[in-house]
Amino acid sequence: MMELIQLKNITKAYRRQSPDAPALEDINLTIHRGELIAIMGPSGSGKSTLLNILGFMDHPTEGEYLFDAQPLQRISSRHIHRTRNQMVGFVFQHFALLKDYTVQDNVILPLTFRKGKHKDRVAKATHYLEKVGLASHRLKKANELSGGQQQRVAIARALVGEPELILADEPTGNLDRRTGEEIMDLLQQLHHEGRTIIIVTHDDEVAKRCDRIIRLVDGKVLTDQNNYQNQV
Ligand SMILES: Nc1ncnc2c1ncn2[C@@H]1O[C@H](COP(=O)(O)OP(=O)(O)OP(=O)(O)O)[C@@H](O)[C@H]1O
Repeated sequence: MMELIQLKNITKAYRRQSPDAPALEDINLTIHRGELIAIMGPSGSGKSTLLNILGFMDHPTEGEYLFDAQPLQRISSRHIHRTRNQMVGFVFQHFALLKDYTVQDNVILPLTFRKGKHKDRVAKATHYLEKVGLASHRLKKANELSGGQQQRVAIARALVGEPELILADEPTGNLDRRTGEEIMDLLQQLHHEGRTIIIVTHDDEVAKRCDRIIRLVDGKVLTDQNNYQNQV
């Protein structure tokens, strides 16, 4: 499998954090294209910090991050927003939609910083809304949808820029079990289509459906296991 990401000796210490107990300590990970990965661990173990670093939202204090074999340090901060916008799609626990915007306008949002005609953006948004089963809702306002539907809109928004990587922070955390399972069905389907997806979760049921489970404790990788159960 092709490597998408390499983390080499990544350490992250926040300001005012004791250097003896950083949020992440000497993390070494390789993430391949097409993997579906769960990141688990107790509260405070560094999951969000790791996700933020993977999504170029935060910089490590030490170590090297290679994305597509390119050291991230080489991307100047002027270009980091554009790079993030093109490379990474985010899905959050609280959906993070603009409530007064239509479903379609929420999905188009990541494309507004790119070249292209409005008509083409609408076509792309429609395509991804069809993928998540919400094309018929595209002119409704985001807050007129149920939680599960809103999360599907958020997934369409994460997909619309056709990023290399989807990062999801507790994507089912705010949903009832059945709706959460539907969101996992969708993420698994996207995985089968070849996308690279990393999910931070507390939920064993979510993790069971991933191919690989990385467990963090105190900012370190405790275990990093293939989930053979899930590989049929
Ligand atoms: N902005 C910050 N400034 C200082 N310390 C921080 C900051 N963000 C996180 N930390 C600390 O870094 C450590 C890791 O936090 P992180 O949020 O990554 O953990 P987590 O595993 O995502 O936790 P949770 O499951 O509760 O979301 C914790 O000790 C936390 O207190």
